[in-house]
Amino acid sequence: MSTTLAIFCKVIDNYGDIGICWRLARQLTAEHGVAVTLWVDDLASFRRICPPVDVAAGVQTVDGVTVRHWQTQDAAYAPADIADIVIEFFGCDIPPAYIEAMAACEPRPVWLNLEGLTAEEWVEGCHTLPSSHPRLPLTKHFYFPGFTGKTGGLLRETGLAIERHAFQHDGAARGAFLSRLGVTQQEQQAMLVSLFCYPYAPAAALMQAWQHGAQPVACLVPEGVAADAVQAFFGHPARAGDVATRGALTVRVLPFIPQPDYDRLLWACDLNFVRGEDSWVRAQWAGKPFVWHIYAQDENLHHKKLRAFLQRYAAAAVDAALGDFSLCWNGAAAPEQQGGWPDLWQRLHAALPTLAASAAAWEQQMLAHGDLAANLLRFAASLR
Ligand SMILES: Cc1cn([C@H]2C[C@H](O)[C@@H](COP(=O)(O)OP(=O)(O)O[C@H]3O[C@@H](C)[C@H](O)[C@@H](O)[C@H]3O)O2)c(=O)[nH]c1=O
Repeated sequence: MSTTLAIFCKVIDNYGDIGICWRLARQLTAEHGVAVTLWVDDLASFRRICPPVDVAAGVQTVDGVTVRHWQTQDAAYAPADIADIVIEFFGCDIPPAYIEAMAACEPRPVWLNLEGLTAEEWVEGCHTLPSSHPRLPLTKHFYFPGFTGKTGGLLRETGLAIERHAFQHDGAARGAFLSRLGVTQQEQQAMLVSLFCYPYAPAAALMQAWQHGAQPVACLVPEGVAADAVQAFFGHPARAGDVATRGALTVRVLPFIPQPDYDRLLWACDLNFVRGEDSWVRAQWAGKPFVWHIYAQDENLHHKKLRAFLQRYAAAAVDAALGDFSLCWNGAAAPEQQGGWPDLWQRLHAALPTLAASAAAWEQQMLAHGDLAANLLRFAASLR
């Protein structure tokens, strides 16, 4: 009988929470033969990254994963309902009766709290730490993704390198994919940039720099992203399919695309702007230069996290251009003190070939730590 595993996912906002849980669920099912149940409280957000999801279904099977709409904390559970491995994503509170039923199981399930990704050093000390339940005979372990061998590593499918390599070495496949998104031949031949960021990114200033720059840039932006900057560029609110050119810059608004297509978009572009957690990791697997817009936290805690990542990544990339650009993009440095956006862009643009080469080196370095799904299963097995 295959191992059973439950993932509890509460969508706090946006798409990263379900994006990560869905990716993990699919991989555990497809590559490890685990029988996964994904409990998720927001099917509408799920459907945006995975169109086959039926938002009205209490239970459904998608890509071999049992998806359950997690609607209440008050449902009843018996030990027979409990999975061998229970993952709560990001400390979401799983239903009290589920926890009681976990305690009644023999043997008791492995209970993991899967945490968010950060490059800070402290995660190495907290990764796999146990926490005893105050009342029940249960222990929960913290599990941290990360960038070193003392963490759980990063989510990455086994077949990803082959799939990406085939796509990136097949000009016709790239062309057909981009054409399907409406991207014209002319745009495909420009410097192709994907733009995914939070609303507070200085996207309008960057677009100005692109518009007045020497290099033709085609910027592909999902509908609703950088909405103010895109509206200012178009002169009206823009919808999927809208396209406009001013100076050297063409902006094309894309629909929100399914998760596997988003990967292909990252593979197809020359430079990717990504955000949050999941798209950030996917950009690291695209073999292309990228700029990360980090999710903002109180007291600028995110600037510390950004610097911790840049210290690892941009040090490997041996280029200050990415570091300076990233700090300004995230409001952690003043663009005026770096010569302004045209200068920041010129420097980043000049560094792109070096950054593309170091993206491959970084990927190899990360691969040495194994992948999060396999590492997590190995750790769970060591506890049973
Ligand atoms: C643009 C786009 C993204 N996606 C997917 C890729 C990712 O799985 C997902 C986006 O997730 P992220 O990149 O993580 O960014 P995000 O900002 O959407 O998500 C998260 O950021 C985390 C740091 C927070 O903890 C979360 O609460 C959440 O805000 O959406 C598509 O499937 N199609 C698309 O067209």
